[in-house]
Order: sequence, then structure tokens, then C-alpha cells
Amino acid sequence: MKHHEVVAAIIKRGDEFLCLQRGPSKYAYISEKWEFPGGKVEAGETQQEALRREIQEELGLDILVGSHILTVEHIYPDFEITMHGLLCTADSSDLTLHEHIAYCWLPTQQLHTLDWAAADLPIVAQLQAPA
Ligand SMILES: Nc1nc2c([nH]c(=O)n2[C@H]2C[C@H](O)[C@@H](COP(=O)(O)OP(=O)(O)OP(=O)(O)O)O2)c(=O)[nH]1
Repeated sequence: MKHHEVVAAIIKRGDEFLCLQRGPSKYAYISEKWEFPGGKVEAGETQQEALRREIQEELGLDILVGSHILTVEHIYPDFEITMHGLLCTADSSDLTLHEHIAYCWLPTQQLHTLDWAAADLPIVAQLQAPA
């Protein structure tokens, strides 16, 4: 089965996190699901480089990549991913959606209200866990 190394930016602004909705996909299980922005790490890139590139491509935002939150191994029906969630901040919240269909900023206690991609659920649970 195909395996992808993925990085996801958990962008925090005050006490809210940036959530993005994916567009339609041939894979129903990720189609129009909510996720953290990011994507596949390309050969020769560090996780930080990949994340900064993806967030610039997807949102036109410059981010500062901070600490590692959680790495999730998830098997979807057609491929599997290892996804590294990294806490990030952005120097502006003036973003443009180049690939996603919607976004919102939510505080931790409301994150569970979105229809997340399955691989994101452990990250959402970790963010919602009491400190
Ligand atoms: N970026 C991101 N991808 C996620 C999350 N959760 C999740 O299951 N995924 C999956 C969906 C995709 O199959 C894969 C990431 O690939 P992608 O399609 O976003 O990455 P990419 O921009 O490099 O895509 P492409 O070049 O293949 O079009 O990981 C998440 O929170 N963020």
C-alpha cells in the first residue's frame, strides 16, 4: 500500500486554531473533510521546510514552525500516512484559500464539532485534553 509522509500545521492565534475544509476528492473518506493545512513532505525537505512551503502554497501565509504535538499513523482504504502535527504561528491572519473550500478559527472546546479527516481525530483529542 502507498505510504505518505505528511506534515500538518496546527496554527494557533490567541486561543483559536485554524481549521480548513478540503475540496471534493475521489476518496469519499477525505472528501470535504476538515483538516489542518499542510501536505506531503518531498524528497530532500525537512518537515519544517515542507510545512512552510505548503502553507505558503495553500494559504499565502508565512508561518513560524514550533513544537511537535503528535505524530499519527493512519491507514485509509487506499493509502496510509504518517502525519506529523506541528504547532505553528502566523505573522498575519490575512489568508487566501488556494486549495481549500472553507476555513474557520475555533477554540479547543469547539474543535470536535467539525467533520474531521479520520487521521486528525487523535490530534484534535490531544488539543482538547486538559493541560
Ligand atoms: N494536509 C493534511 N493532510 C491530511 C490531514 N489529514 C489527513 O488525513 N490528510 C491526508 C490527506 C492526503 O491524503 C494527505 C496529504 O496530502 P495533500 O493532498 O494534502 O498533500 P499535497 O498538497 O502534497 O498533495 P498533492 O501534491 O498530492 O496534491 O494526508 C491534515 O490534517 N492535513
